[in-house]
Amino acid sequence: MRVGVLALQGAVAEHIRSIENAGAEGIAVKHAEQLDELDGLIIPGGESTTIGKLMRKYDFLDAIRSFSNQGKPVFGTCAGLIVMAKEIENGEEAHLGLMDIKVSRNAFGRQRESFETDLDIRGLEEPVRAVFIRAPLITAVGNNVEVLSTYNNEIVTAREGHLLVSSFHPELTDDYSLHAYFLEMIKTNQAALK
Ligand SMILES: NC(=O)CC[C@H](N)C(=O)O
Repeated sequence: MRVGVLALQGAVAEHIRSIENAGAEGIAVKHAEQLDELDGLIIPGGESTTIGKLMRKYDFLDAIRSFSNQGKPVFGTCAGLIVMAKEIENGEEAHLGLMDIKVSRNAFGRQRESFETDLDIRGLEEPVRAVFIRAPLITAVGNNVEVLSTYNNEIVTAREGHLLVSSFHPELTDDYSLHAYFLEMIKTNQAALK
């Protein structure tokens, strides 16, 4: 199984390490043509405005939309979540607009700019160590979106079919369970496509 990590800006090497520890091949994706060789794609955290600009510049927008339209799994973490959302609060224009969620950027405020916690995630047996850094929140979800975890009653992990998002950074710890969950989504997807 080959999983790409969009390598325009942000936490790329850390995601590749987590994918490999979860048991698949991790590939840094710098050109849209590389998507053809992948079974799944991770869009990392970083700065969503920057990632959005670079996706436009390097022709990733339509390429990633078509990757997703083929039913191939996409996982966005933190800024990656923001660029996958159909709606961004404060009137910012959506980037990929893949997932039926509304997000609020930097939603934890200055006092809680970054923190760690253990989160229960639906579908995972053990709580996951979650690192939040200037994290976004999901403030509304469409009918087909399943909420997988909340923190203080706010949505921080969600799934819509082959799309997965987390507000936090699962790649900054030695806990690979959310990456393993994503690999399972890819396997299920491959079985369904056969
Ligand atoms: N850790 C992150 O990815 C932060 C996201 C960043 N605050 C943004 O709005 O894009």
